Amino acid sequence: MPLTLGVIADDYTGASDLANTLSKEGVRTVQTIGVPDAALALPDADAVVVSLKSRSIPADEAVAVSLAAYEWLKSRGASHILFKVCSTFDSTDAGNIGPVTDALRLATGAAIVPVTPAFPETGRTVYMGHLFVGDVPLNESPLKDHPLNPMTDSDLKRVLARQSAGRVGLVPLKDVAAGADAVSARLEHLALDGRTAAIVDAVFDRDLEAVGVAAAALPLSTGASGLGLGLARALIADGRVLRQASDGAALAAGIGGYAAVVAGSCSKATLEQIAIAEGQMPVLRLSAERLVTHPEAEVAAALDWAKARLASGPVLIAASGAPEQVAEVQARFGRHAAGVAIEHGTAAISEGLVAAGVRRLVLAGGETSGASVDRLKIPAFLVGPEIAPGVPLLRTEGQPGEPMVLALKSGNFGGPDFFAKALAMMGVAV
Ligand SMILES: Nc1ncnc2c1ncn2[C@@H]1O[C@H](COP(=O)(O)OP(=O)(O)O)[C@@H](O)[C@H]1O
Ligand SMILES: O=C(O)[C@@H](O)C(=O)COP(=O)(O)O
Repeated sequence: MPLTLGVIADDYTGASDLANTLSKEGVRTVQTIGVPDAALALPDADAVVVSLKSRSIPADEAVAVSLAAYEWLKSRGASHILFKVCSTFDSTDAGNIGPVTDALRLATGAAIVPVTPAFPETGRTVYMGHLFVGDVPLNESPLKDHPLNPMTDSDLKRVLARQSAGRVGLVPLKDVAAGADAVSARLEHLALDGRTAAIVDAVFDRDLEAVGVAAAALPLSTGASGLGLGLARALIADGRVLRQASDGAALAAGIGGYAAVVAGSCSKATLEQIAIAEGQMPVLRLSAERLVTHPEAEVAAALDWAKARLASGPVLIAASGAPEQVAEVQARFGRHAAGVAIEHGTAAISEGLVAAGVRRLVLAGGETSGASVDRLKIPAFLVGPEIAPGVPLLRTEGQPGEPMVLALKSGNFGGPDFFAKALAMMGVAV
């Protein structure tokens, strides 16, 4: 059966967030890691979310891999493509949201692309083109201290224009509140005026329903889980997708083995979750400096520490540091080099944990998850029940050997007790 919705996600946690939203709305969804190779047999699905690790790589590489994902999705019959970006619009002036949206626009033949990272359930709203995170503008939120892409401007029209070849317009809330026809009319007007992308305001889910109807009539849109919700509801309402209840509850059944958490996110939410976990399970804080200078020794020491404890219950291993610690490491080794070296270290730890018998694994951080999932050579996931908004339980699919259950937590997502909750849903008591 041909696909209806094809999603190209710029990181793995973001992909699982979007897959969670689609599946909750009743869209049969599979998440693949990278562009699937021809041999991978996938279950029937109405939506495939291709997870890329393209958020923080050079823009030309992000464009190339996104176009490859597009070609694959098109060959499977996808009638709408959603480019999934972060609800906090994580990017820099060099990209990659603008360059990838531009390239997909040309490939799909779209005149204009609606763009909105709104995700009201997690407090991301867009008004007059400005992104709010909770009750503050993006540039006053913890995202101003992000290790890889500090967000210092809440005006997404400006942010996107700086990284796009085309001109950027706005679909204001008054049009969105007037409904899908008004959104479509505004997009058409902006396209005639030479705009190639438009930031779309949205504050409530009902706004995203209107945006979803307008977007579903176009070949391409760019956004986060809120837009996923709008598209899912629109595709079900117009009969392109038959709503199906997911049987996710059975997803983790029968998967035993040791359990662990590996964290590389330095977000405020993750730092708080690690602090809470210290009262619930053994926690090892890695030295970020040693992960850069002596990676093999730091990884080996962490694995020795974990192996001595895994039989007694879950363990948590974290590279994560507070903003001043991150700044110190970056000043010494460079932002990119430090990030990549630390991701390699946490990925090697994930690999060592699985080799030691871990089958239930929680990963915290988008880049961190990407590096670990790649190292574990997982080709695809089935999407299970929601642990917290934006974070589902996942079961590996298409991998030889025993399946595993994972959670890929976006740095910003989850309540303070997230790790214990995720482990409990995997059948692990803390
Ligand atoms: N102590 C640290 N100092 C500097 N960088 C770090 C530290 N710990 C982790 N990192 C890096 O910070 C980045 C966090 O990004 P990511 O994993 O995407 O988290 P998030 O989901 O919060 O954005 C990764 O590149 C990771 O390797
Ligand atoms: O849209 C979101 O906020 C998330 O789905 C997302 O993209 C997560 O990115 P990280 O915070 O880098 O995990």
